[in-house]
Amino acid sequence: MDNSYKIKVQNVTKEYDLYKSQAEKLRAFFSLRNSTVPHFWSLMGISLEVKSGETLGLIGVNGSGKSTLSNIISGIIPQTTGEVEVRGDTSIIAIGAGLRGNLTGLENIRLKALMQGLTNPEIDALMDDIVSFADIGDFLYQPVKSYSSGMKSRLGFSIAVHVNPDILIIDEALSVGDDTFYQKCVDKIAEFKDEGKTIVFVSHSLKQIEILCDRVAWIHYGTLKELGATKDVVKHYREFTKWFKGQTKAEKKHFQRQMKANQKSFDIDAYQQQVTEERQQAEPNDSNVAAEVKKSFYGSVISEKMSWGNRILTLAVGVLFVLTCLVNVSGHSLGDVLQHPSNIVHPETVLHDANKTSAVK
Ligand SMILES: Nc1ncnc2c1ncn2[C@@H]1O[C@H](COP(=O)(O)OP(=O)(O)OP(=O)(O)O)[C@@H](O)[C@H]1O
Repeated sequence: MDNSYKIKVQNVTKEYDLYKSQAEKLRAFFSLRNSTVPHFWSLMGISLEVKSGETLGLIGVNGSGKSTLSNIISGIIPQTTGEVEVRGDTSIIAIGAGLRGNLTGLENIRLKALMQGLTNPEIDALMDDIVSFADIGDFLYQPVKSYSSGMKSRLGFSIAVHVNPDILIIDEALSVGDDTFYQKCVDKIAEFKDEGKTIVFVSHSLKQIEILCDRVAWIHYGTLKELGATKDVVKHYREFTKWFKGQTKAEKKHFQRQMKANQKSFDIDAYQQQVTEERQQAEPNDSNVAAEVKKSFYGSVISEKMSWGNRILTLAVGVLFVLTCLVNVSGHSLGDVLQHPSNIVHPETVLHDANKTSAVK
């Protein structure tokens, strides 16, 4: 087994259906025809590895797919295609990630730590450290929904770094804290690095990226534009942002529209074909390449879309449920409801019929 990496992401894509309303989503679910709802590919085939003990930075303009990728790595959302291998426990720190708004800070600490596999005595032993690092005073006893984003970030950061994960995923959590807290976080991250832990660090602050990251991945409108040494990738990214800022307003809009249009028209089958052909060229003697690529695309993916079999089953269960409710409410037998459904709507007819029957008797 190759032990050099902690995280491996291969040919990962993420597709979203852009429904305009819940009703449209429901219509598409039961529609026999192919849905005409537009699709958007937030990620269009990302492959990268994060080595053990490495800090990898993720940079890119707003909406480029950094959070989507870090959420897929953390297991918060599933990928549409591709393989994700994570060796070890991950702890994600995003502003408020995984915090329950109706629970207090204290309750959230216990819940998140339990979810991370800690026992109650272990949590009791850690509680003072978590509380003192978060430093949010009496807000600890208030529901998290009343917190500012800075407070959520403090609490989330404190929990995540104290539950001792192998892999830490930090998504923009440092951008909202004040200077003192920011420095405390940077020191804690440095401590993690010294302990040889693996970190994925998402940030718009190139300064933070330069200080903390060994390598950087530049995510550009759903694609991996560049992966390499921090100073090289940051330099190229700065050149891009400088070029972009130099464009007129209309040119900027045109560029962004073009990029988004590419993400809407992305063809997953063509991408799979391209990966297959590349592999076939690299390994001409392997006759199994097409099947292997297919497996690597769809083998480890839990489909978010229901198969037709499941849809029919769901519909049948739904109909049965409604019938059962009607039987209960109307007082008729199931056989009667099935034979004379109108009896439920016009109960007097049944009453009338029943009276007639007893009169004859
Ligand atoms: N649930 C969703 N439904 C539809 N589109 C989504 C959804 N979540 C994210 N997206 C789209 O996917 C793209 C990538 O979003 P993501 O949040 O990963 O970008 P980002 O690089 O983290 O952005 P930022 O720097 O602003 O945080 C965006 O265009 C976003 O609008």
